[in-house]
Amino acid sequence: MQKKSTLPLSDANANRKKKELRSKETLVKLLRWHFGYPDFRGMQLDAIQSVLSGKDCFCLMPTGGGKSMCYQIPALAKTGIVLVVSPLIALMENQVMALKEKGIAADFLSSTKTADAKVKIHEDLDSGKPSTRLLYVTPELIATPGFMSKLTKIYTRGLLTLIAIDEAHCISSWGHDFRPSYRKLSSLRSHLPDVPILALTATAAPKVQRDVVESLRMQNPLVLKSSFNRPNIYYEVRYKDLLDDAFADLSNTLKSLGDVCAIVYCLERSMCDDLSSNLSQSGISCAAYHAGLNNKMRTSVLDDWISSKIKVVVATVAFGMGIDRKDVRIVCHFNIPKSMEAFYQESGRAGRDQLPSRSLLYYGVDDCKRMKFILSKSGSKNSQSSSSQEESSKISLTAFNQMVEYCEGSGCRRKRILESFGEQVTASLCGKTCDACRHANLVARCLEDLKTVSALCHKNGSSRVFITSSTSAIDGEQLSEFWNRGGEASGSEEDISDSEDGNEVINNLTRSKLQSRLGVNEKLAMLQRAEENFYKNNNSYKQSNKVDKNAISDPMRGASRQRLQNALKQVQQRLDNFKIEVDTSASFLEDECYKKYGKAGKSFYYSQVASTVRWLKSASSSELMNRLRSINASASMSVVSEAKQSLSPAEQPFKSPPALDPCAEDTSNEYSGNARSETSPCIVPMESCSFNNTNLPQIPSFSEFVNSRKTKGDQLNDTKKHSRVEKKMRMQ
Ligand SMILES: Nc1ncnc2c1ncn2[C@@H]1O[C@H](COP(=O)(O)OP(=O)(O)OP(=O)(O)O)[C@@H](O)[C@H]1O
Ligand SMILES: [Mg+2]
Repeated sequence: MQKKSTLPLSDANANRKKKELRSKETLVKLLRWHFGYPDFRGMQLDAIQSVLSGKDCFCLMPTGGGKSMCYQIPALAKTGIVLVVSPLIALMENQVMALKEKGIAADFLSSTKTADAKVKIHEDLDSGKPSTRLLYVTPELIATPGFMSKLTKIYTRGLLTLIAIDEAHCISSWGHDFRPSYRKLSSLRSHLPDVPILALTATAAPKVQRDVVESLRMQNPLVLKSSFNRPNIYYEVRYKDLLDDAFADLSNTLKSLGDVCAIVYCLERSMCDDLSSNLSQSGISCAAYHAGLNNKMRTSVLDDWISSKIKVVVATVAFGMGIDRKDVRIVCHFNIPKSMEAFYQESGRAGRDQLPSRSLLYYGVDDCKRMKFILSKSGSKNSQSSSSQEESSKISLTAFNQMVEYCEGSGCRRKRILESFGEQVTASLCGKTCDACRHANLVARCLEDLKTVSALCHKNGSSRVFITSSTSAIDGEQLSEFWNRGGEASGSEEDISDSEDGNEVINNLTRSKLQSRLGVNEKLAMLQRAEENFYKNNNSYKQSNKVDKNAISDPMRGASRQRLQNALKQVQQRLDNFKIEVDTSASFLEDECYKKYGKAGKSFYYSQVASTVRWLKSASSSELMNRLRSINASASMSVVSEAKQSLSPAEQPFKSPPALDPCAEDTSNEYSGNARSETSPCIVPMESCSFNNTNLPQIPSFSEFVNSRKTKGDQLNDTKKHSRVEKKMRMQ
């Protein structure tokens, strides 16, 4: 690291100097000198000038908008120290490392620092002229009397230039990343009255904004709000229920993009592990990241990803705030996020370098039901029941419905995102940079198909949610059961190393004192930490639970049979003269799915059932005959086809259309009943598109098809083995 000298500033008289410090010219010079950027972005300059003039500032900028610069430049423009409060140690470490590389004297204080390193920092702070320009700290440290008295000393010596509260929405329980420890920051104003406060967030909810300003006791702050539009991100939704194999689709999409940096978000840890193993097996360099991994493992995954050793991280939302990799080209959500805010933050991790990037969400009807269930339960009545808990549940569900609308509604996706943040825009703003604008007819057809699927599920009552636990329960199994279908708080106790939050939430939980104001995020965080605590103390339970949560129960199988029966009834209607023993055939097909994927877990099993239902929608009578032919002759089943088939099964292979191509224009007339057009994609090469044989549902009559599936099955078994071994290793 080479230390860069501070850019020499004019030394005219004091007043002129103060003005000059804030002049655009001087500040741009600093930006260029230290960071090499030609000019400020958006409202950066306004925020910087505001705090340099001593005025509080609330700065709302989208993810990747450049909020950090708003306190980094003031640290360079004025002598003294800028104190930065940050919620995560990883976030502090990243920023400090990046600043040090630029020769800027920055440091952080946290429990991860050695005693020696801490002593050195304190010595510098106590010295007559501290060299530290930016000091990053956790909110917990601020709350300790020792550190507050140190800050007060620095302040009385006139050396505290600015207090920047990064990710300021963490202070509000209405926000999606509430941290109880942030509440303690309200004492800053009383101890350090004249130091300007800069609150930075990308969370747009007005309630959160008010909460932040009030909690920090900001005085008449300059409120800066930037547009939330991320023009370089292409938004797309794919419908799991209309895809033959969502896993294959994801894998193909990632492969088609080449060796790019990506994030895949999942709801559950087990799904992260399974998906990551699968993607690795298909040659994608990736790793799982979630709060179930220990600190060391998470750090190592993060480091590997930051340093490009691995390209794809398959993560829960624990892979969260402050991930500053600029060149993430695609963020995939394999499960629907719990709110538009969460989605915006997560998808916003793509394209922070402003280059074209993608957000791809896989939407499944069952995922949606599951999330609704979780959110309704998390605010449900318990022994401490109160109307505000019901209200909290309602708020969560309302927030989630925006997300459902994003997936199930028609019209521009970008417009929906922006409108959910209160920005009124015309669809032309999008410029065909979402699937709904670029492939309007195709998306409309998908939505029509989705309605049919949803209606079927509804009619059959085939909800796949089997959670009975309530959030008030402290029984490990129930917590875990809930947790494994719930969201995760961003980060864990270990991330917030010297945090008291962990203890606080666990105590709250065990005392069953869920405060009425707590939102679903906090409750989820409580559950996460309580679960982790439970795991720490009970490894054998963990193992048995791992088995349970992947098990496919009889009711699940019954629901699948019901779904298949319905699909078969539709086949009967579609193929006029086709007679089929619906119950037996449904049982046969369900059994096939179970045999094939039963041991791999619910996700794979469901995917196979969905795939079979899709296949039934377009299968010809001869194809059906072939598939069902192997039902034992003794079974009371008859398949009689009177329909004339112009092609033999071998001549009429099933087609699963290729991945939707964001570049291609709409070709709705080529739509063939599935989610994707068959136009030649420009991003997704043909060889990796999902009509490749390897992605097709199992149809035993086609020998080539059988062979390809067999290969795939073998691969899957290997993957499962691999995944199991990995999990076992982690548990040991
Ligand atoms: N004026 C600028 N010109 C070009 N790039 C910039 C400018 N300001 C900041 N950046 C870069 O933009 C990227 C995102 O900045 P930063 O991490 O501060 O965003 P953020 O708003 O804090 O996002 P998040 O909400 O995700 O934390 C960084 O790599 C930063 O160096
Ligand atoms: Mg930031």
